[in-house]
Formats: sequence, structure tokens, C-alpha cells
Amino acid sequence: MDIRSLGYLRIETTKLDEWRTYALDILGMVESADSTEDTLCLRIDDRSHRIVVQAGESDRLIAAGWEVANAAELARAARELEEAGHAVKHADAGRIAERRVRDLIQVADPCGNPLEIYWGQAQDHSALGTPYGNRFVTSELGLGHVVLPVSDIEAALDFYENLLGFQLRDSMRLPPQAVPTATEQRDFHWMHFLSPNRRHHSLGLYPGALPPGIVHFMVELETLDDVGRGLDRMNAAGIPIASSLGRHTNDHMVSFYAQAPGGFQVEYGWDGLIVDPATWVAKEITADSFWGHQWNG
Ligand SMILES: Cc1ccc(O)c(O)c1CC[C@@H]1C(=O)CC[C@]2(C)C(=O)CC[C@@H]12
Ligand SMILES: [Fe+2]
Repeated sequence: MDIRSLGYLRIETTKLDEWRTYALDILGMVESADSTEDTLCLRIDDRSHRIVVQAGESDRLIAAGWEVANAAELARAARELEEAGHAVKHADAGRIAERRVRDLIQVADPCGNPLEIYWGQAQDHSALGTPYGNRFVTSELGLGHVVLPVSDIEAALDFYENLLGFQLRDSMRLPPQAVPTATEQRDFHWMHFLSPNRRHHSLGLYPGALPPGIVHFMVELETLDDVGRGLDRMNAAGIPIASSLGRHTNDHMVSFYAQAPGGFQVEYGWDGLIVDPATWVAKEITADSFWGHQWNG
């Protein structure tokens, strides 16, 4: 399967008004013309929208959208998923129109995380007037990364590595206290970082359950000042900072984590590592950060 990037995220929220302020006034995203009264569509680049937050009954991930190049690649993805025994749902016209894509399939990973694979996302060619002059790093690297909770880490790694074709970049041992919802008692639990492209990771697999179905998503900013100003806005708005500024050992990202409305986190980062997939070798990291990233609570 030839997935190219993390293309979009759809989130259901019970707090749409909070999300509007959070995304537009604090994260510095731009409202898309695709927004409706109960669906906030957000631009961070030349795509029509990248992040969708829709009003609903719960706070949870509705879908992580993965991009393929064209119709033939989508057909191949559907075939390979079905041959491996996964139920593939072909989206109807309404869903396709809502996503602003040419075609779309829906499938769950082995732990029930909702994925969508699509091609042909619409662009918005109007200038992206971000509120603070901030710029997001996307292009062929995709929107950023997402960390998903998985109940069976081995099954999840096998699915993303061997079926979806993501490259394993590195793994980290988490102590039991970092995984209170683990399904098995172990001395440590593996967490994995993978990507289908040159972004160090587009996907993190966290080996425990979390009700929102998402641990965090990361958006990358062009400059350190963009991140620092974002941190100032979080503090000014009284948004709890989940982790202080730090630099990760694997993707070298300088970032902080803030609570998002609905019980997961947003990582706001700069200077993420671009890797060469042809020469990359999978490694183990033995610390999460070179410095910083003090977790609160
Ligand atoms: C270690 C790491 C490297 C790169 C990243 O983009 C990244 O988010 C992380 C941190 C991952 C991780 C997490 O997402 C949830 C809480 C975790 C498990 C910890 O308790 C330490 C590392 C954290
Ligand atoms: Fe992250």
C-alpha cells in the first residue's frame, strides 16, 4: 500500500464554541469556507481544510484521514485491506462531498481506531491569512502527526508497518505507570513511531486505552517564535499546559503540549526531523527528550 501522508483529522466535540476559540485564536488556524453551523473546518495550508471539529454527543476522534496518490492507489488499498480480512466501507456521495475528496474508504485498525483513506482532496487557493503571521509546515509531509491509543501494540504495529506500509522509525519503552490503562501487566510497554513519508513520524502508537481515541495531534510551525508566541497565547487564555517546552530525542522537535477541549492534547512544535527513508534504520530511544518536556499531573 502506498499511503503518502496524514491528510486530515476529524474530531467530535461537545464543546464546539471552546474549540472555535482554541483553534482560531490560540493555535492560529484559519476557518475554512467549508465550515457549517455545527462543523468547524480549519485550514492550515493550501488544502480546503485539514482539521474538522464537529458538534456531537462525545469528545472523540472520528477519523484519521490518510492520503494516497490517485484512484488506482485507493483501489489497491481497499483490495489489500480486504484480502487481509479487514472490513472496508466505501463512502457514499454525501460523505465524499463533506470531506472534499474525490473518493474515500473507511476501515478500523486492529484496535478499532477509525481510519479513512482517500485521494483527491480539494485545495483552497486563497491566501492563508493566519492571525499571527504563523505558518504551518505541511506539504508532502502531511498535516503533522497523530498518536493513537492501541489495546494490542503488536497487532497495531503489524497493521501499520506491514499492511499500510509505514516505516518504523523508532520505539520507546514506557514504564507501567505511564500506561495505567494497559491491558496486560508488563515490566514495560513499547510505544512506536512510524511514517509513510519523510516526516520522522506521522503516527505514534501508544499502548493503552484513552476514551477520546486520540492521545494528541501535533502541528508543526515554521519558526521557534511561532511556537513561543503560541505558548504565550495558551498561558494568557489559561489553557493548562500538559508538558513544558522541550526537544524530543527522536524527531528533534522542539514543542510543548497543551490540553485541548475534550480531554486530549495538542502538541505545538518546530524543527522536526526530515529523514531519508532509503537509509533510515529503526532504533530504540531511551529518553523522550534531550531537555524539557516536564509533564504535569
Ligand atoms: C517521546 C515522544 C517523541 C516524539 C513525539 O512527538 C512525542 O509526542 C513523544 C511523546 C509521547 C508520549 C505521549 O504521547 C503520551 C505520554 C507519554 C507516553 C509519556 O508519558 C512520555 C512520552 C509521552
Ligand atoms: Fe508527538
